[in-house]
Amino acid sequence: MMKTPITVSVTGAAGNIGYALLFRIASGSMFGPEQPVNLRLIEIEPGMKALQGVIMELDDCAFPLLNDVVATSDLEEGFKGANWALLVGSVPRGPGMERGDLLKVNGGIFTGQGKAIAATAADDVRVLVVGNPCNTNALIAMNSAEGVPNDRFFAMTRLDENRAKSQLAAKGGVHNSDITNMCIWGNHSATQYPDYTNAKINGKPVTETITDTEWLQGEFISTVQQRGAAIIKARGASSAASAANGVVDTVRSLTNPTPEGDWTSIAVCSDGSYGIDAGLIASMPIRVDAEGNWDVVPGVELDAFSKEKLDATVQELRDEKAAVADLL
Ligand SMILES: NC(=O)c1ccc[n+]([C@@H]2O[C@H](COP(=O)([O-])OP(=O)(O)OC[C@H]3O[C@@H](n4cnc5c(N)ncnc54)[C@H](O)[C@@H]3O)[C@@H](O)[C@H]2O)c1
Ligand SMILES: O=C(O)C[C@H](O)C(=O)O
Repeated sequence: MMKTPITVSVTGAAGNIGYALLFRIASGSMFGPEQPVNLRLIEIEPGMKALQGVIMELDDCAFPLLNDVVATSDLEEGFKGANWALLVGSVPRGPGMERGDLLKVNGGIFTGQGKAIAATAADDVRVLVVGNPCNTNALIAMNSAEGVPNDRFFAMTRLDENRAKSQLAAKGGVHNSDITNMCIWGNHSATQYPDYTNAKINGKPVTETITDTEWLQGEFISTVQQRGAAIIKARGASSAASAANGVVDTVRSLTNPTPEGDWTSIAVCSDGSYGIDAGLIASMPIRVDAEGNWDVVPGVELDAFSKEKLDATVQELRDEKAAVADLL
């Protein structure tokens, strides 16, 4: 008998990330090869024509796992019965902008979406915010979604984690899959802290393979922090395929047990761990147990360098929160 389909709502479905993401959800990359999915695709009116084209292409793939597709501009219709709400729709930054510059443009989108999720999504809904600045947009959505527990809201820093692994692998002459325990702390922004001090290469401290501390504390961190801007400069548009891949990886990590001893980076609602103000949406090391419950990994040691970096990114999250106080 067919498994009950999982319902996934995706906002900004006709955008660049949407175009790279929907086909991976429908093909089984996100929930596995035996899990059917319903897609509820949300776009603003001007995006509806392009969305119809994307749906024609979804049809033309004849995906065995794709059970139903709905396209709508109505938020309550779009989030109806959603087990997962992937909030991608929003304006990307252009060259020379910081992601925080988008707060005024995008912040308001997330109040209405939070309310609609609370009104019509499934009881077990989980919400992953991708639209930038994603941490603070997630904060806005969470505060607008009355009745939905705070631990269901996430913002995406997995792309940063993957970028950091790729940089370390290249420098260390090892494969990406040899890198574990890579944590991105704080904000998905230029202040994020990719923590090389706790990351491992083949189970040993990174510093045993990469002895160039100046590179680790300098170029490595700034390359990861600035990678989004570098892609915008090179491509003329913000990352889309790698961002969609980050969404797939994040949902897979939240729905499968974390390999023993490892962790993944996800921005979650802080409970005060590591001195991060409770209630901020901040990235930290997360693990998921066999029942699908997530936790902040306790006891990760932060040296003076790491603490200073963490303080800076948390301060930026406080500032962003203050800037959207009227939406909270
Ligand atoms: N967290 C991350 O790692 C990460 C990575 C890459 C991009 N992003 C962000 O993701 C967002 C989307 O990027 P993109 O490249 O797909 O942009 P895009 O401009 O190609 O697509 C955005 C889509 O969202 C739609 N949209 C706008 N407002 C909407 C609303 N209120 N409801 C529903 N849909 C709406 C637009 O019509 C458009 O189709 C941007 O904010 C970008 O900065 C985040
Ligand atoms: O950098 C951007 O604005 C897009 C995205 O957040 C990224 O990290 O690639």
